[in-house]
Parts: sequence; structure tokens; C-alpha cells
Amino acid sequence: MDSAFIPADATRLCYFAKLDLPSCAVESASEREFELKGFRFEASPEQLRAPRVIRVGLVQHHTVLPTDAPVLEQINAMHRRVGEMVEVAAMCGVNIICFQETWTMPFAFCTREKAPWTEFAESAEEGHTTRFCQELARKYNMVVVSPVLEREELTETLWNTAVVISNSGNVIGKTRKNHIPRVGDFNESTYYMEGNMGHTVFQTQFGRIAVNICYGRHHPLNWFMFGLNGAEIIFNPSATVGALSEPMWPIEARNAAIANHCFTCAINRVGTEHFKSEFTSGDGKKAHHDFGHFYGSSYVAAPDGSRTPGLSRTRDGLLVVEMDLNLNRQISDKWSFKMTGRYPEYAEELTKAVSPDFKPNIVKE
Ligand SMILES: NC(=O)NCCC(=O)O
Repeated sequence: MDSAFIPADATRLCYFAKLDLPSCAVESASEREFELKGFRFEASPEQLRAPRVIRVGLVQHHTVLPTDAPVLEQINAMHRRVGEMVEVAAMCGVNIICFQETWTMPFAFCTREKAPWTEFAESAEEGHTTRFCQELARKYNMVVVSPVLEREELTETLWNTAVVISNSGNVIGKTRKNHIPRVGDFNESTYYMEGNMGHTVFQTQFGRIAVNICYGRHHPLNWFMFGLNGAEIIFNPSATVGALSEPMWPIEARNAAIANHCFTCAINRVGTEHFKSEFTSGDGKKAHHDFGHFYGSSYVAAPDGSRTPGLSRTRDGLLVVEMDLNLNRQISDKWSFKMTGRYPEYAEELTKAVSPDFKPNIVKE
């Protein structure tokens, strides 16, 4: 077995291994010019519970057409590209697939211009992209997590949303990005509102999943609340660039897996997206036409702190990871972070800390 770790405890398996993928999938990925990697995490056998082994797929990709191509052509080109990657995921037996943040569009929020970017927004329930994903879900018996720019039709409010589609093809529900960045060129608050749906967890045939969208990964309480609601796998579809966040990337989702006794899946887009109009970063530096490089490096972390290697920094890719969800409880029983969490005490202290008359508890000499 091609193991990356020596088991820390010989009585239980605590490592990932390479996952053999079918040759038809390997050949198709190569023909379609994307990276395909597979890994697996195991759990110890139990006497009373059967293993709960499932496979997740993480997709990272470039935008396909230039950012000034007609909007529908850009969306359709992205559907075609991701569609061919999902076909390979199906060959690999993937049960749940997740795409990158606002996967049907360039990450245009840096420009602060509304047109044509708001035209990429779609209904989460009835939109063109949701219909496309429903077909994929039915065809491949796969749960599809589709992060899109959502337009709520009645109020015309925009949101950064992940639609969760069951392997039956039905929309199970949606969840919205809870924390909106105000850092560098990530001028997203110009476009959409902070999520108002709390920390929903979706019960699927293959496990309970949640979606913590991009900047939410810097907020430990965000991961925590998904965990408290019972998430077994938390996806983190992202769009982030090297100069800003790359040192943090390997740590945050991994730490969240450890802290919350669950699997986490961090996904980032790849490439450099050019925009016709120049924009500044508000830092005194020269105006520019691009964000910098989106560095990919998508990976999966397990509750025992192990993680897979990342996908490429530059190439489109599909990461297939097999996991036994029984590992979550096994690690919880070992470390007991939830059991020892003393949440009522923190709830009380936090309630005080956010009240307007809060006095910090500082003792002076
Ligand atoms: N998409 C997004 O929220 N990016 C913010 C930057 C980061 O979180 O790395």
C-alpha cells in the first residue's frame, strides 16, 4: 500500500493511501487535459456499525472563455467543461461532487462594476445551471453541490449560494455564504448580502453535508456551527489568490476537520482572469486588469488531522477521495472535543461580549 503516513497508533489505521482509479477514467482525464488524483482514508472496523465508505469529487477549473465573451456563452462553456469532468468522476464512482465558488462565472467582483456580472446570477431552484446539475445528478446518481451567484427573483436580491442537489435530481436545498470579504480586491459586499440561512446541514443518501463558502473558512465559529448541526463532510468552495491567502490555505480547512471531528474539502479555482476595465486595490498601488493567480491546490482533510496532497496550482483537476465516515465518531471518541467543549459557558461569555455595555475581563496590577 502506497501510504503517506506511518500509523500513529498501530491498533487503528491513521493514514491516507493512493486510490486506484479505473483506466478509462485516467485516459479520459488525460485526453480532456485535466489532472486526476485519487486517495482514500480508512477507519477501523467496528463490531456494531458497518463501514460507511463513500467517494467525494472536488472539481477545480479555469474560466473557459475570455471575460468579455457573451454571458450565456461563458456559462455554457463552463457547463461543457465541468460536464466532461463530472463524467470522469462518475467513472471513478464518486457519490458527492462539489464545484468551486461561483463556478459558472469569472470572479468579477474585483471590478466593482455591476454589468455584465450580475447577469450571471440565476435562480437557485429553477436556474439554467441548476437544471444542468439536476441532469448530471440523475444521470450519474450523484449528489451535486453547485455554488452559484443566486438571484432571488421576488426581491432581486443577490446571494453567493451553494445549491445542493440530491442524487435523485431534486434540489434538497441551498445555503448562502455567511461571511463576505472586505480584503484586497475581494469587493464582494458590493454585489450580494451576507447569508441569512444559518448553518444548514443536508442529509443525503451518502452522509450529512454542509457548505462553508470561501471566506467563511477564516471563521472558526462558522465551521463549528456546521459541525454542531451534524455535518459529517463540510465543503469549502473557494476563489482565492496566491498573494493573499496561500500560506493559510493548507491550515484552515485541515484545522476545521480536526476541531469538528469531520471531513473538510477545500476547493479553489485556477488561473488568472483578465478584465477589460482597470481597477485598483485601494492600497496605493497601480491599477491593474487581473486579480493575480488563483492557485487551485484543492484537498481533503480528515478528522484525525491527515490530509490528501493537493491538486495542481495551475491545472484543471478532479480529486477523488474515498472516506469511511465512521472515522468521525472514532476520532470524536478518542479526542472528545465536542464532549469537552463547555459550550454553555462559552455561550454565556459570548452573549456578554457582544452586548453594547460589555466590559472586557482584564485584571490590572
Ligand atoms: N471568495 C472569497 O471570499 N475570497 C476571499 C479571500 C479569501 O478568503 O482567501
